[in-house]
Amino acid sequence: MLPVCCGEILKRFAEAIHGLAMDFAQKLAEGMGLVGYQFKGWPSQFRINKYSFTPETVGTSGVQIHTDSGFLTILQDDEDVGGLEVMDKFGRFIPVDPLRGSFVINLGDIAQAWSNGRLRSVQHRVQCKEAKVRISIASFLLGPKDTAVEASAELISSENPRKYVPFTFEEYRKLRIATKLQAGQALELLRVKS
Ligand SMILES: O=C(O)CCC(=O)C(=O)O
Ligand SMILES: [Fe+2]
Repeated sequence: MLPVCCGEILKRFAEAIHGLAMDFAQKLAEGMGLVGYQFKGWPSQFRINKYSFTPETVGTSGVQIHTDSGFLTILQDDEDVGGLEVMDKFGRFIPVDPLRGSFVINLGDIAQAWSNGRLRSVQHRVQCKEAKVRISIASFLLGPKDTAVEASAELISSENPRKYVPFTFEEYRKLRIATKLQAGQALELLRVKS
């Protein structure tokens, strides 16, 4: 149980990060020409990750390769202990070294479906580099609560037809769990068949 003051600080931090995520999402939508698009009611999930790395775990994965299932993630990474790696388009892992005073923002599978594939979710993992405790704080902007995720009409054309069938975040979450496909492959199961 956290002392009351820490709980209050975390609550305020989580609320502020959720606000930042909503703002970021709004700007993404505007940047893609979606006038008046609203992310109202989209929830965030807040998680603190603690990795108790030991000499024996050096060289192994703290978190296996995955994509985040939601729309976007704002990550306050450990400022001293590295380990986060993202995959580039050639399939190579690129380390994201700690940078004090900065957040890492990455897109998840919902962003890919919502944008009809114009935005891409990023595969990433956490490697154990040294025998230290590593802490990261992740805030996941998930997806619409009750309505389906589907690309807006502005993003669909004859050259760029709808790529994914509409689905709810909850359906997608369950699909990822049922199929154990954690690195974006579950989205392929929701592709519109041509
Ligand atoms: O701990 C990190 O740096 C990343 C954690 C992560 O990828 C996640 O929680 O989804
Ligand atoms: Fe992640």
